Amino acid sequence: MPPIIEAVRWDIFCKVIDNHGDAGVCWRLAAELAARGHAVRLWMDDSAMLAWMAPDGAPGVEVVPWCDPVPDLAPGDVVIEAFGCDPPAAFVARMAALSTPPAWLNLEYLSAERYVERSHGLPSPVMHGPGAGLVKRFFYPGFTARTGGLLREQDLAARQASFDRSAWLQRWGIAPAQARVVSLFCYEPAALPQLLDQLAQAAPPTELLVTSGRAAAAVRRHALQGRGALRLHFLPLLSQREYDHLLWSCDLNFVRGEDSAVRGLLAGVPAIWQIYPQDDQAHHAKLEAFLDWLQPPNDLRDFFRTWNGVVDEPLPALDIPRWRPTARVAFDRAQALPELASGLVRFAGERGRI
Ligand SMILES: Cc1cn([C@H]2C[C@H](O)[C@@H](COP(=O)(O)OP(=O)(O)O[C@H]3O[C@@H](C)[C@H](O)[C@@H](O)[C@H]3O)O2)c(=O)[nH]c1=O
Repeated sequence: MPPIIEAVRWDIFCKVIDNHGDAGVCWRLAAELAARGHAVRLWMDDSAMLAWMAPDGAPGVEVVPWCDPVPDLAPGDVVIEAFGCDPPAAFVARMAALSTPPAWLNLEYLSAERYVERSHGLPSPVMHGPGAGLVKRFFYPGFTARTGGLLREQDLAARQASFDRSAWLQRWGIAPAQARVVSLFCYEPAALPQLLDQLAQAAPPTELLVTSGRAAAAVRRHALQGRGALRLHFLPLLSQREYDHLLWSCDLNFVRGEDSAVRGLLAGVPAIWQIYPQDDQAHHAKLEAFLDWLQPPNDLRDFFRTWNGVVDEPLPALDIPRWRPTARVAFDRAQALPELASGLVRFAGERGRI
């Protein structure tokens, strides 16, 4: 008999390091667990981003300030720390003091590398400090059935089916029939000037929807306005839901980091992922592992490598029609992967109090 799950209380800890991904992943997870009927406290050291990312909040999610002293709240049934952010010692002490401590999971970064299958689910006994005696377990998102899979809302297909692309694009003054529509969410790729040149010179015309922040600043350093076949649209910060609408409206999406990369896959159109660059070049191996999973044609593979600075070769020409089948297959495979929020519920149930 599967365990009967009722009124599960989750504490998710989120430390905002940089960019939007920490808040983005944690909010999406919190909202997904709440959509399954769970009560979620999302502890954040900086929740300012939620004002634009999730302006309507979500029923069942309570945002709690992660401050010092830690609010006097008893731990729930499951504690998730995102990306090894170390919940506050006082809270961990409260966990350890319970006769049945909560299940404690560390939600890790997304990667298609092989170590993910090996590490998914491994225990890490806490030897010292206020949590001594507790056991933390690693939970890895990933791209195979033996990982935690990807976050995928239950109503995603219905939302996509009822989405009115033309109406959405019209709001930005874009008539899609006359142009290809591309979104840009990136850091500062060295190949960006090449991309802008290519789009300015090549037919058909391109409507480039540039997201707010680092991508917009990078574009503005090279082009203050469109030229040739390129028209630029600088977007405001969108809510996560509206960001999805952007991805669903485009013929090609440039995505980055972690959460938008998954959203790009789930949009079902070609997406170029700029992986969060790391000083030790760890993102190179991450990219190659993802490309092995994606199985793109050679020019698309080369595009990814140049865009991520892995090679210093010219950017191949965009060939969106030829890249579509790869995106469709990836979409189907992503749909078939384990769904992360449901997997977390099962995983915590098998090992913890629920
Ligand atoms: C552009 C845009 C993004 N978003 C959301 C989508 C995502 O949830 C979030 C962006 O997060 P990501 O795609 O992960 O990219 P990011 O680069 O912002 O975040 C990164 O942060 C680093 C600290 C991590 O190490 C990286 O792995 C990654 O998570 O912002 C909006 O809601 N509105 C917008 O207008």
